Amino acid sequence: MTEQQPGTNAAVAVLGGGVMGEALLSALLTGGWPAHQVEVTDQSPDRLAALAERYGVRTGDSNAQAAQRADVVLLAVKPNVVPAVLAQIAPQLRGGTLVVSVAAGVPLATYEQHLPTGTPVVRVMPNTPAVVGKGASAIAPGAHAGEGHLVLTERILAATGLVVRVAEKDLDAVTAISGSGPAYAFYLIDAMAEAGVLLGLTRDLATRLAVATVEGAGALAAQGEHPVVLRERVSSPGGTTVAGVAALDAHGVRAGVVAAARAAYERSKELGRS
Ligand SMILES: NC(=O)C1=CN([C@@H]2O[C@H](COP(=O)(O)OP(=O)(O)OC[C@H]3O[C@@H](n4cnc5c(N)ncnc54)[C@H](OP(=O)(O)O)[C@@H]3O)[C@@H](O)[C@H]2O)C=CC1
Ligand SMILES: O=C(O)[C@@H]1CCC=N1
Repeated sequence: MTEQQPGTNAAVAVLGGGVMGEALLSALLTGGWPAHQVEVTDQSPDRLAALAERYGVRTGDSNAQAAQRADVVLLAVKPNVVPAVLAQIAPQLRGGTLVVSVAAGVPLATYEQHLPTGTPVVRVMPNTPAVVGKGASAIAPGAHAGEGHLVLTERILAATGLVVRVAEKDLDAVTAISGSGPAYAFYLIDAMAEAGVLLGLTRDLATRLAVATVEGAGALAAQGEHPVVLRERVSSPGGTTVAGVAALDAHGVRAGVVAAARAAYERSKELGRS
């Protein structure tokens, strides 16, 4: 399969049925991929049983066997497990099998060194809102991945949300912003809810208000207006919002967000070196 055309239903093996493996598996099925064309592996029998019951897909503990049957191998194991899994699957791949990996940091060169010469590889950096179709993923092609492989990867991710193409050099920054970013947003939601409780609201009400506010702000920002303009529209002169935003600045929250992204970026680079 050198240039698989969109519209064909390739056999997909998801190796690693954890948080991201399940998110991608779920999105595949939501997007209409036939369950009989999807297989998932994991090392935990309990995990495999749960995934089989939930999604009706074939499960197993042999990465090698799953890879041998697949047109697309989707790696969703932790970065430090990637080399061992590549060693298991390399001898099994049929010519032209597309290898897609979501592992943070691990460079395309690592896959291309471990896999048979000419293997098409695509790196993906997805995020967890993929499970509700509101994810953001960036994809980057390896040396042997052509337009057809990128299109096939986009089809696999179609139900996850936004998918953009980037050069590999940008993936560490993408990881720091959209890959890890949902955690920053959940951190903000939790902090807002906690503040509401501090100010006398029930936890349930404070949490519902915080979630709806962040969701609404995201939806509004998605219409394309600059975030600064949107913030100014909330900020009546001499009112509550400017007082609140001034306190965010005084507490270094903007600098904290930048520092968080930089730390995640550096960690992504570090994962690529280990
Ligand atoms: N979570 C996220 O938001 C994102 C994660 N990613 C990437 O996705 C990958 C997976 O992360 P995540 O889903 O969070 O991690 P998880 O630990 O939830 O999932 C990894 C799964 O792989 C299993 N596993 C371990 N070794 C093997 C093996 N040899 N063969 C098959 N399965 C194995 C693990 O089992 P066990 O638990 O028993 O070890 C676990 O179930 C990582 O590379 C990460 O960088 C990328 C973007 C976002
Ligand atoms: O925390 C991690 O390493 C993974 C990659 C991006 C989000 N989760």
